[in-house]
Amino acid sequence: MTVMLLEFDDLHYSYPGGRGPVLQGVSFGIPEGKKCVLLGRNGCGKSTLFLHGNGIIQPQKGQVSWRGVPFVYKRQALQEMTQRVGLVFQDPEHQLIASTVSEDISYGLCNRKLPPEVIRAKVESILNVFGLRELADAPIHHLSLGQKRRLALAGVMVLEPELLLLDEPTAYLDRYQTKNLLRELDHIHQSGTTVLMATHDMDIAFEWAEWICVMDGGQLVFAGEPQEALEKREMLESLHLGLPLIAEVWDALPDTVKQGMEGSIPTSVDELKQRLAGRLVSSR
Ligand SMILES: Nc1ncnc2c1ncn2[C@@H]1O[C@H](COP(=O)(O)OP(=O)(O)OP(=O)(O)O)[C@@H](O)[C@H]1O
Repeated sequence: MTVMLLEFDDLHYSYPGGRGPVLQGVSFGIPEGKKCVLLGRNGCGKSTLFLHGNGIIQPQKGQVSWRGVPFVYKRQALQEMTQRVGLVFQDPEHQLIASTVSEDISYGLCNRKLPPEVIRAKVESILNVFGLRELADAPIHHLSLGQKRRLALAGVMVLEPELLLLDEPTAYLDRYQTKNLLRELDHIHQSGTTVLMATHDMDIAFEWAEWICVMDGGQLVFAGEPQEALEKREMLESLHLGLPLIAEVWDALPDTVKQGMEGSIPTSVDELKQRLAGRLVSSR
């Protein structure tokens, strides 16, 4: 049975002084152990939802639950939630607060009042995991955007959250850095952390995700497997999300090639390659 780690139930939220409701009854659960992606056009409320995910924002109506237990908006309980749910902001400048790389990583651990030797060991280990060893003493303002993103992620992962919420982590990264980041996210996932990433990059979404959620107008409009999402291409197009390149490549293949390849549209290049290879073998 699928366990939902974090559940949003009929959330409503308007920013004070804002231009109207942002979340308008959004409900969905994040399945434990899955690599999840949240899609939705600009301004549909993804970041606002994430801020509800560890209690930074309290909904004006509706409920957020962790493993079936509703959030309690009191200091101690919220501190526990920020430990369980790691949130990496879209802009690393909003996240990095100390003056050097090591200090920034140790910040959350110091807040937990862990013994200094434990903090030192955890910082050392995470510096190595995220390839930041060489930059340990570097001032944060000397880092590139990609390095800042990596540091923001390291600062959250050192706290060992059970769920990681990432707000457009690949925006402005080059292809090489994007690949590295996705590899890091795979390692994080393999080590037992559930991940939900908001992205506008449909190729990354369909290559990487095992579970896709789509928001529009402050509500959830779809949740399901990538294959199922691709079958709803009218919905993706009507929301101006577009299609991943793999779907367009599939469309462009002649029917004579598609015939004999079992199943519907592949969601990744690797899957397409395997199917093509299978077809070649069976046609010999
Ligand atoms: N602090 C704020 N005060 C007032 N309005 C805000 C605030 N933050 C966001 N909004 C508004 O709330 C709406 C939803 O914003 P949000 O950042 O949650 O959307 P998003 O789906 O993450 O967008 P994007 O894909 O562009 O990052 C937008 O109309 C935005 O202008």
